Formats: sequence, C-alpha cells, structure tokens
Amino acid sequence: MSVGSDIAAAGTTPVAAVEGATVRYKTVVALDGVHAEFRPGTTALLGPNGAGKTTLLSLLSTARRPHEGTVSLLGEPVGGRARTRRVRERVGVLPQTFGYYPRFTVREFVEYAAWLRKVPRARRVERTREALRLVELEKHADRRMGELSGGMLRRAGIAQAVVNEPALVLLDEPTVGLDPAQRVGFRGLIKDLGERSAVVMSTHLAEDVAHVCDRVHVLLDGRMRFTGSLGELCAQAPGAGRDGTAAEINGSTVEAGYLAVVERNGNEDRP
Ligand SMILES: Nc1ncnc2c1ncn2[C@@H]1O[C@H](COP(=O)(O)OP(=O)(O)OP(=O)(O)O)[C@@H](O)[C@H]1O
Repeated sequence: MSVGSDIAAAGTTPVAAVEGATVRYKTVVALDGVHAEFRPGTTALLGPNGAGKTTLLSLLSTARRPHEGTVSLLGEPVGGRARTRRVRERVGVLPQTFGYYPRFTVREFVEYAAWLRKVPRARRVERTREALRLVELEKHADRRMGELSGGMLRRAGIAQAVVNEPALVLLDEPTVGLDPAQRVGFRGLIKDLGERSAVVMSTHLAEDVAHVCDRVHVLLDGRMRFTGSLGELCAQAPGAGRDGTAAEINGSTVEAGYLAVVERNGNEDRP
C-alpha cells in the first residue's frame, strides 16, 4: 500500500496520536499527560532542553511505551508485538545521532535500512535509488559512510528514514551541525517530505520552523503548552495582530510567539 493510500484510508483520522501520555525515568516525569495529533504536513516540536521532545518522538516511533495513556499510529492503538511491528514498518526515524558501519557504502547503508523495515526484496533496489535521489546523494552512492561530510551524513540519515515510504517521518533536530547553505537545502527537502507524509520535526531553530512547518506543538517540562498553526503561534506575541493573526510569519515572529508561550508558563529557555 502506498503512503498516499495509507493516509487516504485513514481519512480524517490522524496519522499519529498520543492521548494522556505520561513517561517517567525513575523520579523524572519526562511527559506528563500529553495529548497531540499529527497529520500529513510538517509539524514542529518546539521546547527547551529537557522538555520531553525526544521522549515524545520515541513514543511515536514505538521505541518506548508510555507508563500511562495511549499512542495510535495509522488509526490503530500501538500494543501487542505483531501490531507494533506492523506499524513500525510505516514509520521512518532520523535520530539526533545514528549508528552505521563506516565501511558500508551509502547505497549499502540505505539498502540495509530497507531490509530492516521489510521492504520486499524486489523493491529494495528501486526504493534505495529513489531515496538517494530525494536527498541528492545518487552521485555519492558508492562512497563509504565513514568518508561523508556532516551534511552528507544527515542526508544519508534522511534517505534511510524514508526508504520504506513511511506514513510518519520523525526527525530529531535534523539541521543541527549543518552550515547555513546546507540548512536551506534541508528545509526544501523536509518540506517535500511533508507533501508525502506526516513529518514531525523536533528543533530549537525558529527560522527552520518558519520556513518548513505548518503546525507547531510547544512542550515545556513535559507538558504540551501550545498546539496550533504557525500563524496562531506568531499571534501569541505581545503586539501581534488584534484579530488573532500575525502580520508576518518569519523566524523572528515565530521566536516571539514561542517566547510568549514560554513566559506565560514560567520557563526561560529559548528555541
Ligand atoms: N534515559 C533517561 N534516563 C533518565 N532521565 C532521562 C532519560 N532520557 C531523558 N531523561 C530526562 O527526561 C527529560 C526529557 O528528556 P528529553 O530527552 O525527552 O528532552 P528533549 O526535549 O528532547 O531535550 P533536548 O532538547 O535537550 O534534546 C529530561 O529531564 C531528561 O533529563
């Protein structure tokens, strides 16, 4: 089944949803009764260090189960080994740091990810080629992973995340460590992904959010403090349009809206 038909089959059902999710690490409450829904398009997950962003992504990737609450993917609650395995095949993940064999070529790395995600053997070569084309790494397909620059490595990371045509793509701080030109290129790539799937991107960079995302969630101290469109976030800033919309959406207005949410909830970190 293609991603598009997965999404269509889900109708108005979100691609992913968490309801009342609580996660604890011993005495730390990393997520505290979080509700969130994710639909096709690109959603930013904003919040200071330690807010719970990576933990929320780990619920969506099925790497972790909440202590309380539920997680649903493609309309089905996550639970039970067989069902979890099945939905996991429809999710692509780019972690903050990812492991690889440095001697693998880029092509081998992406093909290996396709095998892990159960892409049928007959489609692996074609899917790998398509994923490498999407991230513009075809020319480097035969280079070894250990020889890549930081930007190329991130691109290879995205290629492995999308090789199975996932309905849900999770990107944990995807532009960290990229130079300004690479970051601009990456924004285009992430926007393209959002046209095929539901993309959830954790980030600290307001400028990236302004250029790439349709919707925003703000997490503070494990609680969801804001959910809305980019315009609605910008409108949180003091002095934004009286009709509840921001005049302009850019890095500064996104940051001002974010800081207003943070201030209202008593936290001083910035994105
Ligand atoms: N394995 C762990 N053991 C104990 N505490 C943890 C563990 N992982 C995360 N935490 C704690 O849970 C809270 C949420 O962490 P999480 O990594 O989800 O935040 P984050 O928003 O992704 O932060 P960052 O922006 O720094 O990546 C933090 O207080 C963190 O210290």
